[in-house]
Amino acid sequence: PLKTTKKQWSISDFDIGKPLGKGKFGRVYLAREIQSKYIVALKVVFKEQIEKYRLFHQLRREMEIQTSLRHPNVLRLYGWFQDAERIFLILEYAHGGELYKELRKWGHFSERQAATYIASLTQALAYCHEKHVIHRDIKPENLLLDHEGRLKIADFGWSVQSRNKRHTMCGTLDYLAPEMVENKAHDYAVDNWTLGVLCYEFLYGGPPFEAESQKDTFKRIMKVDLSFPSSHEVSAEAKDLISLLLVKDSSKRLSLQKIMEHPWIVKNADPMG
Ligand SMILES: COc1ccc(C(=O)Nc2ccccc2)cc1NC(=O)CCSc1ncnc(N)c1Br
Repeated sequence: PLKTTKKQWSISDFDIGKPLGKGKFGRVYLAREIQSKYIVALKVVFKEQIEKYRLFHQLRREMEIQTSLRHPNVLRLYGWFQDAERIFLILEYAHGGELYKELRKWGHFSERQAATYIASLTQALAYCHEKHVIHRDIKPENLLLDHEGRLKIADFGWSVQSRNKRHTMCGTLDYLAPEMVENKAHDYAVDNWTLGVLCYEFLYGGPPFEAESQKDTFKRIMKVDLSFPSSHEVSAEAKDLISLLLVKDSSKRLSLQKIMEHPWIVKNADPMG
């Protein structure tokens, strides 16, 4: 991949291509590094955008953390550079695009495909947690696919280095754990809850606590109002795993290690991710 030990990058090192999407705080473009012809995704973040949110120090710390993250299911941040008004993130380009577009296309995933994605996510999160990074905003929009259809966690727009508990609200409610919705202190276990939400969404096509209004979604999350529509043929093991993750008491959620050992994952996940 991109030689990241290079001197200071600048925008003149890249040919900018089509827009790939709008991440948080900025636009993302397909780009090619001119010397190596290497294809990357270039994210442009406007400084006045993050100054407003006083995120500059967080962004710098993020960059240190993320340039050190190396995992097959975590989108690489090769490096970054800035000019007077913008910060540029040099990201791995995920050729398969956004996972949620696949989900919308198929309606829902097969149990093998869903289990493979959940296993990849679990391994990526275990790796991030080991590096004291909680993503906290894992939803289908932040999951990308590489050219082989392998899952990549991206857009760490809100990830934080967790040394202590955090109190920041972020993202749509659908994916938030009760302790986050209640704006209580939370820790790594929020990601375990989110894995349960995603597993449900991969198999049923929509998140478990969807409701007409945010208020109703809030109520359903707080009550853990979980039901499995009989309209979908979903195995008992899959429902068992989801029920072990969507647990209100964060200390009682299935650990990442136990997820990897769950019968539904062992039986259905493709070990090659
Ligand atoms: C490691 O990935 C990131 C790491 C950090 C940040 C970030 O914004 N940090 C940040 C920005 C401002 C303030 C504080 C943190 C963002 C990403 N990633 C992204 O934004 C994903 C861009 S979309 C895309 N990317 C590749 N291939 C595709 N096909 C697509 Br579509």
